Amino acid sequence: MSSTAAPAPPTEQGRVLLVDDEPAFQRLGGAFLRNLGHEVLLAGNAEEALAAHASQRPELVLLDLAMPPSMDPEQGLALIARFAGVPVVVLTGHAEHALALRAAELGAWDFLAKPIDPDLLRFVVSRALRKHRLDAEVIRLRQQQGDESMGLVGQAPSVQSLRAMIRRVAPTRVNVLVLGPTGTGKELVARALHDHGTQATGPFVPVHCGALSAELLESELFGHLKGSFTGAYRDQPGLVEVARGGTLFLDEVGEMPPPMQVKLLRFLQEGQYMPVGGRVTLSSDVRVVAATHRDLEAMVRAGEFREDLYYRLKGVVLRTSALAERRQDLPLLAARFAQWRGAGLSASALAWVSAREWPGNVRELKAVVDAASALLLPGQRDVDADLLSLAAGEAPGGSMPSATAGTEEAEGLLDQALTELERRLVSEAMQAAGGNQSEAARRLGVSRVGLIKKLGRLGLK
Ligand SMILES: Nc1ncnc2c1ncn2[C@@H]1O[C@H](COP(=O)(O)OP(=O)(O)OP(=O)(O)O)[C@@H](O)[C@H]1O
Repeated sequence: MSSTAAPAPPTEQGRVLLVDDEPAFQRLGGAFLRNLGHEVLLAGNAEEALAAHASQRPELVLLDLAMPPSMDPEQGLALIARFAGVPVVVLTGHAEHALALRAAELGAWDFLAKPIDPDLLRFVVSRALRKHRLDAEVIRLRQQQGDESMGLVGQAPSVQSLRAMIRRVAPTRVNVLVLGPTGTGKELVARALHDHGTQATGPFVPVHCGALSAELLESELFGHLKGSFTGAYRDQPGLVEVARGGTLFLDEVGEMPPPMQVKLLRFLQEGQYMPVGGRVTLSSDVRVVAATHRDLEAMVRAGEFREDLYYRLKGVVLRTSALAERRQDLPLLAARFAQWRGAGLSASALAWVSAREWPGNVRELKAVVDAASALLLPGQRDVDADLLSLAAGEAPGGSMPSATAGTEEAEGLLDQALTELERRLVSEAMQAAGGNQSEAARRLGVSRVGLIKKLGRLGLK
């Protein structure tokens, strides 16, 4: 490799792990990268590479796919997932496009064909380092926003204490079981645990345990070797491997077929598993968060779910609640979903939302508000009750006359919804102002005396 004379653009510098078995390439590539100001770590095989990754935390991996002892690029491909949270640039032979594409499918950030063009190498390395830093910065900012909603909108006491629990549990490695009715945000809780945990730079990998047969689920979770069943044309790493260094989210774990429950238990106890068709036990380090809307304890009593697995999963139990138990959050949730779609909600819309039952919980509410927002005509900004009932598949004004016809009941509901909104806005302003009433009044655009009256009326004193 030789450097060209073109003026070098400024490069992002960082700690780069170069994984290649050719001493000449290690020497030349290493020297070239060092000259650009990077710190270079060298590894000649998979074992050395993983050790360097674990102990020296590189910010970028340059990985040659064919390495000893097997020189089989499949082994190199399987390595990609093991550098969780770090961009991997794959080094391939000249005409190995198919391999490069597979590497990209498996999470490689980019690829370079050998012999390597030094300008391209400089550019790709700099860009990958920048990406890594931006990712880390996004995560840091997300974690820093301590009183941010963590994606979980709601001010009901149950939601507030859920957020507090997530903050406490996220930095630990304890297994978490999320219980609650369907559509109440269990997956959001799992994501929040991931985003606020130590494994946030690793992947978040959801698996729906009820959607697959026991055999397919086993192959999906633990991977399989080429030829282990009809259609297994190549080795396929399992999701426990893909999630290495991150979070494996087992959704609807109550639906997991019994034969898989035993295998999952082993993995949870020992961190070890055997791919389908494999003879060697592998290990992977992931945080496991499981969720279900079913009554797992009752399932244990009925012999439908293994008791030992249940106790393994429920390191800490977090519960999400049905909307029926936190109706005060309805206006806030609806307003936020509309806002995310660039829309507003009219007073009649807030009353409509507050008056209705939501058996499908937040998922149903979000779907209706999203659909109504999409139905807005150009120039129309606010979603109203008629649009919502249309989006919900009801005759406009038909099923909810009380919410739209201006009866006493509707006015009562409207007042209730508006009071809820006012309470939220005032308490958010007080919080943002650190309890300083003058500052909170300024933020709300009211006088200090006005604010004090509101605090009294809303019971926020
Ligand atoms: N508190 C919340 N704030 C904002 N969005 C929410 C909230 N709760 C749920 N959602 C939204 O509702 C939808 C359903 O949430 P999610 O998939 O997390 O529910 P779930 O409890 O895992 O459902 P299921 O049991 O059916 O898998 C998603 O679009 C999610 O973003």
